[in-house]
Amino acid sequence: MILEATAITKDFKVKQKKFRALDRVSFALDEKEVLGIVGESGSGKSTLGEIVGGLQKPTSGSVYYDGKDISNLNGDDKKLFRRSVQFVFQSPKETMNPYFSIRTILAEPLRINYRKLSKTEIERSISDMLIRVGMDPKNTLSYRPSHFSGGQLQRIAIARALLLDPRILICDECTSSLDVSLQAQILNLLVSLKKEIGVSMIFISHDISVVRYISDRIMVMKDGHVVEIGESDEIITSPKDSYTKTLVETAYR
Ligand SMILES: Nc1ncnc2c1ncn2[C@@H]1O[C@H](COP(=O)(O)OP(=O)(O)OP(=O)(O)O)[C@@H](O)[C@H]1O
Repeated sequence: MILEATAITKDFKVKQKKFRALDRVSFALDEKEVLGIVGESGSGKSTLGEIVGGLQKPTSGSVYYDGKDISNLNGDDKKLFRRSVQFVFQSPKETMNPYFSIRTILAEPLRINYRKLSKTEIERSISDMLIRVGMDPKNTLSYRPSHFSGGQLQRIAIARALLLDPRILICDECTSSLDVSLQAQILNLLVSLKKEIGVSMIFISHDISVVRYISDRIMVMKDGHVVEIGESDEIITSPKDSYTKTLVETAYR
């Protein structure tokens, strides 16, 4: 087990009132496993992803990375955790500085995290990674984000995340803004990278058919609760909860 979340609760204050976005959510992620998290908008998927990835703090509950509570990590352990868990979000453009070239955007995290790397080594790493995600470095590195389509930018965002050699990749609706054929291309890319690199993934989407395509197990969420969790095929072919049944029927009707 690489990551474990135990009884994660998250409260937000909305108009002076407490709103519970997550209510005692627990799950574990195995090494090299892809766990899909599915549920309708507002069910708490993104909040959960950000909490287990250390971007938000839970109101109560704990997240363990390699058996260590992430809220107690300091110094080098904290840095290593931050590097080991990378995110790919829905809108890659929003996570890239529009004035920077892709070369700078990709080199920056490497420079910060691996101070000893030379310019040449960085250039080689980012070029190799671009090739891996299906982009031609020569036609990519000198351009700014606005030069690229959504699908191309998502490939670049995946390259940026993988350059840091993460053990966990959290993909939050990372194919949702793409049309169906591009969505399939990015999913196929993630599937092949998963086999090649063996990274664990948390794959968040509102679309259970997309989640099924990539996930070993699926966790279904509703109103901040876990409704059901199990092997992907089992969740799809014999869902136990009525909400899961509705999700499956709607997706495969
Ligand atoms: N910073 C915040 N302040 C107040 N409420 C929030 C905040 N962040 C999230 N919420 C609320 O928590 C609930 C869960 O949000 P979250 O974004 O995690 O859901 P989601 O399942 O990822 O949905 P979506 O796919 O629409 O993002 C929602 O009702 C949302 O409005």
